[in-house]
Amino acid sequence: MATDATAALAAPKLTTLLVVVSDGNVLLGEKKRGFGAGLWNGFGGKVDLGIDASVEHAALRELREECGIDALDATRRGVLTFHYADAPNPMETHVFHASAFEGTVAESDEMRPAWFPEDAIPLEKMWPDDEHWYPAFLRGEKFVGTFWFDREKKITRHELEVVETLPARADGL
Ligand SMILES: Nc1nc2c([nH]c(=O)n2[C@H]2C[C@H](O)[C@@H](COP(=O)(O)OP(=O)(O)OP(=O)(O)O)O2)c(=O)[nH]1
Repeated sequence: MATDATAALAAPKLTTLLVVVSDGNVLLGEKKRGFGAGLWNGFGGKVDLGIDASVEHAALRELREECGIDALDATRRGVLTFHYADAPNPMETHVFHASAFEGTVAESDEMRPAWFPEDAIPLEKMWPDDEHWYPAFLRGEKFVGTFWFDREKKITRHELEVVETLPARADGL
């Protein structure tokens, strides 16, 4: 059985989240299945070290797979660590911003996309941490945060810091 000490050492699961903001509107998708089904979110998923040369590569791949477009100016803007009461490993999510893209936004098996005005994103139907970091994200800031969730996926504690420079990953991803 994992103790607190071994859980703290467990390697985080690497994931991405890419949010396109264009002309004052935010592109989100309603997740149709799996983890976070029913919630609106940016596009992303697990980094696949077999095919992704970098976290950014994974972010662009997931965006293309989930809503059919290619981001042209993706920049990493945040690193969020999520601790779930019922998961042994934390999740490390790299948040990207893009404003320019090629292609036509299309629904996929995983996501139903829609545009929302920046001041009217559906926070009540999004992950509960999102209300904490979206304001910094939309202001153009960089941020690092950690969120702890109970079994009902409610936040029990959080830390969020706006930073000048995001921490580099030791493995260069
Ligand atoms: N905004 C936000 N996004 C989150 C939170 N937690 C969380 O996993 N996500 C994002 C990160 C990823 O983009 C996505 C989870 O990845 P996923 O399970 O869909 O990964 P995947 O697409 O590779 O999954 P699959 O093909 O194996 O079903 O949800 C959160 O608290 N807030």
